[in-house]
Amino acid sequence: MPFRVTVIGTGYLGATHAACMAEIGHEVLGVDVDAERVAALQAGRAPFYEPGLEALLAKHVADGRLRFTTSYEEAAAFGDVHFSCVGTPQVENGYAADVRYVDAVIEQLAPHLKRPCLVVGKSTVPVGTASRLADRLTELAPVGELAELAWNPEFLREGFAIEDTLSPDRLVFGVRSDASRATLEELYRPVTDKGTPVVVTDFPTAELVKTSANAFLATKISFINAMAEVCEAGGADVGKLAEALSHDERIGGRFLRPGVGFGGGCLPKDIRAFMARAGELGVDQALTFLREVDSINMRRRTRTVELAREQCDGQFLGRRIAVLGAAFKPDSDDVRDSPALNVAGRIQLMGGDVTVYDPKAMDNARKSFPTLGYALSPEDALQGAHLVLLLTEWEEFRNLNPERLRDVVAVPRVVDARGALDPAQWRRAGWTYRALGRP
Ligand SMILES: NC(=O)c1ccc[n+]([C@@H]2O[C@H](COP(=O)([O-])OP(=O)(O)OC[C@H]3O[C@@H](n4cnc5c(N)ncnc54)[C@H](O)[C@@H]3O)[C@@H](O)[C@H]2O)c1
Ligand SMILES: O=c1ccn([C@@H]2O[C@H](COP(=O)(O)OP(=O)(O)O[C@H]3O[C@H](CO)[C@@H](O)[C@H](O)[C@H]3O)[C@@H](O)[C@H]2O)c(=O)[nH]1
Repeated sequence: MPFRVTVIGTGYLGATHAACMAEIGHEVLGVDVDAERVAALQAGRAPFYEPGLEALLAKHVADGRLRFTTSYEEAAAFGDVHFSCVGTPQVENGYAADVRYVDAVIEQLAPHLKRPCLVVGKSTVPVGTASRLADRLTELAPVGELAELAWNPEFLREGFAIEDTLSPDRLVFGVRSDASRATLEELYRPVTDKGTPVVVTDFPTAELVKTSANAFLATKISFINAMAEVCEAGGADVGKLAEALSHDERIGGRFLRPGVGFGGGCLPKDIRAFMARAGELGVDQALTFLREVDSINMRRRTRTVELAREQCDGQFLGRRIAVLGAAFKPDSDDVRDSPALNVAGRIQLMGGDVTVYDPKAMDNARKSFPTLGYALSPEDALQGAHLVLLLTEWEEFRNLNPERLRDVVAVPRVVDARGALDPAQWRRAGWTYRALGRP
């Protein structure tokens, strides 16, 4: 049975969720406080780059299953189920999550709720948030307890957001009643019919599944990057080491790619918020290892800058550096806490003449780092460069032709901070090739 669904907050998570809810048959109203974003979405345009998203948005705006608004009153009148997908960034002066936007959703929506409905939190929040929001919802909604809350964290990866939403590894339903559980089961039926497992649990466990999943993923990346540090000191090859580890099924090869480390709008801020919350709960010792995970990750950025400087004969002044990649990962235009831009910015501060190229993230990069140089193509960025630095492993960069590019640069030297290029191919073409953690 199709539901009338609202999706509040139409960023990376919400815009995808709204389009996918329409795709599985529901009638969807997306809600955002950003009127420009709402207008773009209503015209079928994605406000950011995500493979396949724009086509899905356009399809369901055109068939009338998907609309957008800035009005909470309209949302409350429309929805049987309201998904809350607003941001939970890191606070400005600390590690904790800023939950003001998830609070604002309840404050703005609840007073308009005049009929029974389910409000479903999807944002990543500190454990204990859902209970607090549930109390506030009952207090503010004219229908009182007939407006229920559930917590249904989201595990999508940018670049694979649609696939991850329509065919997730699992669904987690944090609920307080059989009725909420039944609503979520019915709503997600087209997804679970394809075999997706569902874990039904309480609010705090649902919240913690999300933060612990991201903590585990960050730990796995920092583990291999710690091995890269040791490999560098011991003359070993972290690429081969990771390959060999990955054949052990207990370890597995996913999230074991060494390089400049993790960034983005999720892993860095989520492990910090997790530590902050553990501190508030008096169990900070349980998560002190995440401090090390964070430090290893940040040290990779520093090591990349050092390796680049070594390759520039010890100084950046008077050197042109071509930076390939600005997004925090390929197939995304997201530059939030991007290792690529962090490294590029640091090299510029140390005197380097830096030119950046990214296939999709140029606009966002320019907004965050307006003083860096930007090029219109990889060849353009490489003109007269003393060093090429690969920081985001876009397919376009893997396919570059080192033979042809040799004549474009001033000195054929490349630092591959994602281990994405074929060293033999680049060396054969006359380049000095260096990668993190590899001889
Ligand atoms: N980005 C991801 O891949 C991803 C994946 C899983 C979970 N999450 C979690 O989902 C949440 C959202 O992340 P995001 O990356 O989509 O954030 P985002 O910053 O891209 O989007 C947030 C959106 O909410 C809107 N908004 C802010 N206040 C609002 C309000 N009061 N009412 C309506 N709209 C409002 C903003 O205008 C913006 O469009 C976070 O908790 C994040 O940790 C993100
Ligand atoms: O082996 C690896 C895998 C990833 N990364 C880096 O880690 C970061 C995060 O990558 P990824 O996790 O693929 O992207 P996100 O879109 O940030 O997704 C994470 O964060 C989301 C928001 O919480 C969760 O929903 C996802 O499950 C979780 O993977 C990026 O900078 C990657 O370059 C590595 O360095 N090595």
